[in-house]
Amino acid sequence: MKFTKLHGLGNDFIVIAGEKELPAGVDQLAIRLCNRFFGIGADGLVYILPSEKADFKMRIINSDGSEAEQCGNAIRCVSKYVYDHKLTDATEITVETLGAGVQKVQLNVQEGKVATVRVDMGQPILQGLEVPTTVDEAKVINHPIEVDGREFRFTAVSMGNPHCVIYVDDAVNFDLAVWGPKLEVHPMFPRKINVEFATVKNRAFTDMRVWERGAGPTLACGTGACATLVSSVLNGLTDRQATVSLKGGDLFIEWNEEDNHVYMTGPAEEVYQGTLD
Ligand SMILES: N[C@@H](CCC[C@H](N)C(=O)O)C(=O)O
Repeated sequence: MKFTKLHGLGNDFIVIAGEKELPAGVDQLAIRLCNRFFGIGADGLVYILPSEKADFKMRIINSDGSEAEQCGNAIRCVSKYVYDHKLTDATEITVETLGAGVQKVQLNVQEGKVATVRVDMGQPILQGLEVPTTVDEAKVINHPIEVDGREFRFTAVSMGNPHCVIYVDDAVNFDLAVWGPKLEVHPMFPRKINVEFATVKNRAFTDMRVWERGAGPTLACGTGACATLVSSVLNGLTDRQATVSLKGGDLFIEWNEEDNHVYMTGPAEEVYQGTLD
């Protein structure tokens, strides 16, 4: 089996193309292959499959074997893969996702290879039960949540996958490993949650660190960056266009007022190709 390792700002994936559908036991395969000591090592296993609704279909399995509905960094990696490996010569493509529908992607090609990718990530879902959270409100903004006697306040946003954004004084040095896993499985989040800790530096720049559902602390999260921007607008903290700065680098995010869609722009890189017995 041939695979290619790609990453978006250090959020890394084992990408497999050429299959018609997900293989049986893909959850166990993801756990084995994503293991950084006994496998290839990655945050997720990504399949590029044929689609009846779009140019390509993407499925992403987290490193713990759970399937995610959507992944912003993976969709940029998939887009780079299909162009650089000549599965398409179009610079505008569509990619079907499990939980966020068909997404439109624009490829910025430099010297014959994709350098950056702009993705229409669709409309954010804000209704509390749909994110899902246990809070039955039209928008869940700055809502209290208690973990081990400490109170946080979160804003809930789904980009196809669920996120809670929490503002802290210093996201860069925040103790992610202590609070991230506890919030991920908090009973207020019936399908677990991706947790973003954010510090707004000014109206166009936010630091963010992420604890991902099913993958733990990753260097970047595309949907998490989108959720952070949406949350910051809802909380009146930033403008509708801002840079979200992650451990692995920066993403530029826009929440367009006219169509209510969120647009994400950032890089994708191929690291190597390999063969699995
Ligand atoms: N890293 C991703 C999100 C991957 C899925 C996530 N862990 C989940 O379970 O929802 C991104 O770049 O968006």
